[in-house]
Amino acid sequence: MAFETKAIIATFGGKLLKLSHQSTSTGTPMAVNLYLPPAALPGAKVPVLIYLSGLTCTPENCSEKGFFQAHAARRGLALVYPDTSPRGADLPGEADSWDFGAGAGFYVDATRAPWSAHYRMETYISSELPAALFSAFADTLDGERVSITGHSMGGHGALTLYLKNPGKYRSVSAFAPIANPSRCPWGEKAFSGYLGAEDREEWKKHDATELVKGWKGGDLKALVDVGTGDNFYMQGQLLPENFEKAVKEAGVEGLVLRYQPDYDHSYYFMSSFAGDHVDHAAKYLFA
Ligand SMILES: N[C@@H](CCC(=O)N[C@@H](CS)C(=O)NCC(=O)O)C(=O)O
Repeated sequence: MAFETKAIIATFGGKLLKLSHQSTSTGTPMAVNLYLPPAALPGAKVPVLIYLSGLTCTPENCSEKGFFQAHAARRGLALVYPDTSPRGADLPGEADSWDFGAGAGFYVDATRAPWSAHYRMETYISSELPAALFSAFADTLDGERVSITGHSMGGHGALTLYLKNPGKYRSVSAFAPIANPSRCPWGEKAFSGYLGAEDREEWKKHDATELVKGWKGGDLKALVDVGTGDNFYMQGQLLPENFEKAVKEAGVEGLVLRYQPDYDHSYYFMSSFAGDHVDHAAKYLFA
């Protein structure tokens, strides 16, 4: 499906394109921002880093204050900033809470009505959106070289999509990810609503800490940062220790998990380490 270009903004020598398209996965229009670095000249394909945002976000939050564009321009890679849920599906209760429904799609395909009709963010992010972008920007984006990153709910999305699809992404990274959603209040609420409260075995298929136990993709190529001053970390919403323990027990190599002293959950944290995460992706995208 074709993209409508809502705006083109010059930034760090490249262009940020604010796009919209009709999604067959969600049955709604979807907004997405695409950053093309200065290296994206006609005929010169650049690799792609997908950034999945956290709860309440739209494509704008990270575009405006994540500082990823500065580093993507330096390294010559494109950035894709998708939305965090369908918008305008008009389901009952969709906008009632900030951690479920609109702005909180959790990057899963809902199996429970009414959400299952529209909340199909896993299919949208892992299949439909990249296919649409690589078709519309065939001369510019290299669909063979893709990495994924994300923040909080988007960190959960990045880790789980990476673990579910060995080989689809060259590397993964995450900022303050919800690393064991089956065992934290945010995840329990979202999975109960989208997947059903009774079948917790089903939840494990969408939980990075559970998925990594069955990982057969070799070296993990994963960078994770968590701030020690992050309220949501302190409240037990993120549980990176559980993920690290599962990685170790599974005998999986290649996780770099860093605790950054005093950093909180905000974009002050992401913007501080955006360069490290772009460099991490670039290491594998240009290998
Ligand atoms: N309810 C608060 C907390 C939610 C929150 O911290 N969301 C994170 C992602 S989990 C975020 O990126 N918020 C938007 C921002 O900081 O720009 C809010 O609406 O901001």
